Amino acid sequence: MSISIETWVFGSIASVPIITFFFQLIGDEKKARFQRFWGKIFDLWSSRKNISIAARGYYSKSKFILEDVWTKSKIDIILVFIFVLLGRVINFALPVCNKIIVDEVVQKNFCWPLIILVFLLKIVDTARDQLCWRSYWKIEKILCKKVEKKLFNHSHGLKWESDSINNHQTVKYFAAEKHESERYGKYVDELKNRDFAADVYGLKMTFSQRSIIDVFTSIATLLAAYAAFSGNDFTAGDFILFTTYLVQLYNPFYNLGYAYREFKKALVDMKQMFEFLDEEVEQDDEDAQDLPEIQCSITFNKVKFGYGEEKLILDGVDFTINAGETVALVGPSGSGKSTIYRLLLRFFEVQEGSIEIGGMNIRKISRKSLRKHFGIVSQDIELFNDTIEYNIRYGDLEASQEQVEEASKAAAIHDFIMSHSDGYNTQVGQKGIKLSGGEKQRVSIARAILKKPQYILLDEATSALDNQTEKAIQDNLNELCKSRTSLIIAHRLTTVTHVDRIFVLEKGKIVESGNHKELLEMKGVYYNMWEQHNK
Ligand SMILES: Nc1ncnc2c1ncn2[C@@H]1O[C@H](COP(=O)(O)OP(=O)(O)OP(=O)(O)O)[C@@H](O)[C@H]1O
Repeated sequence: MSISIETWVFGSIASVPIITFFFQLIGDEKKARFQRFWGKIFDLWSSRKNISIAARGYYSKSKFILEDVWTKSKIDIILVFIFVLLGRVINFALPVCNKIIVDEVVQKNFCWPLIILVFLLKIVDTARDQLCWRSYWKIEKILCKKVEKKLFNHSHGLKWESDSINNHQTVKYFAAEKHESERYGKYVDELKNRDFAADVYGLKMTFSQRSIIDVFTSIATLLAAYAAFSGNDFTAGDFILFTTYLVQLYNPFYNLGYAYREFKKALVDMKQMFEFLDEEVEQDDEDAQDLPEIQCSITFNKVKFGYGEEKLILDGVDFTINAGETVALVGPSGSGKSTIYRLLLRFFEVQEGSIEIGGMNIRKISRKSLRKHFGIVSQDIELFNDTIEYNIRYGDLEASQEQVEEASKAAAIHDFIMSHSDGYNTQVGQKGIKLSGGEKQRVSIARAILKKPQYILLDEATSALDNQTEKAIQDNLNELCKSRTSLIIAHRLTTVTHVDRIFVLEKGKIVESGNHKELLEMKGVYYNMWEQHNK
């Protein structure tokens, strides 16, 4: 019986879908037993629907990224396809050349041009491979940059509650390193166990797939060898051609288990990425406007607000700060003073009532323009792990060196900076850990001064300073507030006796207002606070 080379090649190609189809026909029970035995080799097939639904969902979500990547790297994408195609052509041609060389050599013919052709094909293939990776990495760079930027920007748009807390200092204060290490150890164990189980499962699957492939390629090789041996048209060159194609054909199947695992892992990563991207971000109304560049009044109209459902923190807060006026807000701890500035900057939205700037509801003002016009010095100061200069310059990235130094002098931090050998290039450490509380506060005051905002919010701005330093910068702070609409949140009543008006917040309401003298004369809540303060 004479079997042509084409029959062998096409027979081998056809065997893969035929075998797959055959196992789909056998009964469920047998299939289940087979699956257990061969490490769920059909997992890919049976979960194809879920995978394709997930993949389609992720495709539609990431379409905007893919479209952008296509626009920016069209040429490289086309080049990758061309290079891959060229690779396939060379892969097809090389075994044919080898077959001819073997047949010619067997016949004692010196076929040097063909050998040189094989050499040239290999050189072209190597160059093709290099260029293909080059284009691929260019696409990958654009894709990763786009995704990473998207995630980074998204994390900045997240609402206030997604904040992360860095507790490493607390762990040290309570000498709880051992406890934390054990807790972390348990978590790592759990993770590693899961990883191990997944790896074992993957190994089983790869083993089953490779075993099947090895059996089929061995049988096919055996039959081809027999065909050559039995003296029909099957030459030594045909045999080499057939076995090379067989290896090339089965190679992708050989790595199917690995590819499948990687694909599933990529789907899990994508799921996590899209869950993160689905988290609610701050969104302005479509008709949101920019805050006008002129000084305006700030009005709270019967504002009600609570962080949760159960408790109202602000229960109908009503006040107006006139344009250019400096007002202080005082009240017991936890009465909601900082909440007022968080609402004013739209980190949270009021539940009832409204906040207006110059008669415009702040819901209709874009958050970016709103925050741009406020200079804030708060009790929780966040500094970047960079130089002092970078942290001050953050108030105005375009500011000149002189302007940075002027702002530092006004915040009484210039001399301290110059006492370091690195001067303005001194590193502040993680979250400004190398600076004292008071120094951090002065850096943030310099930053606010440099910003030259229309409105000022000071939330316990000098709480971490000693009396002497506080006096040194108090005049500058007063100067900063003087020409601007300003709200000062204060614990120490002595720091706000000079302001135009003081509002007293208690139990969610403004219970008293007036200047320092007027409030003392009322002999009410403020008077009692003042008495308490001066004891
Ligand atoms: N993000 C939040 N989620 C839930 N409750 C919060 C949140 N922030 C503050 N609170 C609660 O709201 C109330 C008011 O807090 P706020 O920080 O406005 O008070 P405060 O008057 O500025 O206090 P202090 O003078 O101590 O700084 C407190 O009872 C506080 O526990």
